[in-house]
Amino acid sequence: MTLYAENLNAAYGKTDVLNDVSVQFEREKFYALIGPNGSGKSTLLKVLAGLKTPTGGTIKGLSNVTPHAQQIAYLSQTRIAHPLMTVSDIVALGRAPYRKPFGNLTSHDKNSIEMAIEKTDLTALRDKAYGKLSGGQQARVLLARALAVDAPILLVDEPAAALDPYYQLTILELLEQEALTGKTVIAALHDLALIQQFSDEIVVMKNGYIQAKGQAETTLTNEILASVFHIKKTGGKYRPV
Ligand SMILES: Nc1ncnc2c1ncn2[C@@H]1O[C@H](COP(=O)(O)OP(=O)(O)OP(=O)(O)O)[C@@H](O)[C@H]1O
Repeated sequence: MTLYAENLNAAYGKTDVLNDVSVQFEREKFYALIGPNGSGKSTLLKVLAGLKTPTGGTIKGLSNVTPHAQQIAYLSQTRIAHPLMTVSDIVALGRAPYRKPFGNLTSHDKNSIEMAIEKTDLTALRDKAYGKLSGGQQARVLLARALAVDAPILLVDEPAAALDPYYQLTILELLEQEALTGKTVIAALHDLALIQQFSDEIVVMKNGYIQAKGQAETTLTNEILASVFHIKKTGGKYRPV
């Protein structure tokens, strides 16, 4: 599913944080959304997910007949869930957009839940209480909840934060795979090496604007790195400027 943002604006109180953001995200692609802290990545994801109302602009590409929550899955940067719920019960919450009030899980729901648990390597932890997991394990549970939605658009806010190197690679490989199956995957990320290794395209944000969009060769140039992040790459190493 191609998602179009046209002239999106958003604010917190009187402070504008998204400024005329126009950007297109295509299916079967894994987009890395990058930018300094506070540049508007999470806000853009929240607006695209329908969790924050824009002050202007439009989002196009979604179906009018399918519920919004079935079309877009969203992983928040804040990893909050009930500490007494088990891993599998939290992952099952991903099926909420499909369930009738007091309805039981269907075999399709159960299948999506199992797939999400398997993909995030949580089988051994499935009956554990969320509050008893490590930060990295909790991050995987909430990603599994988003995967269980089985939505054509997956928006994930710092999915690799708090993960050890093995799981960083596993999760980014998984997101890459989700895109290959036809999904539109947009992930706010910070690790430039991982971004170059896994993403199809990079969207660079600065002060609520889209500064650049394209492949690493055109978006991670020293000119853009210096103006957006105040860093540059010399001799194969990133350094502050
Ligand atoms: N709930 C809020 N209330 C008020 N201001 C907010 C709120 N959330 C974010 N902001 C402000 O909006 C701006 C954009 O924040 P946002 O979280 O979108 O940035 P980000 O690029 O995701 O940053 P980070 O890399 O630190 O996660 C920042 O200046 C931030 O202080």
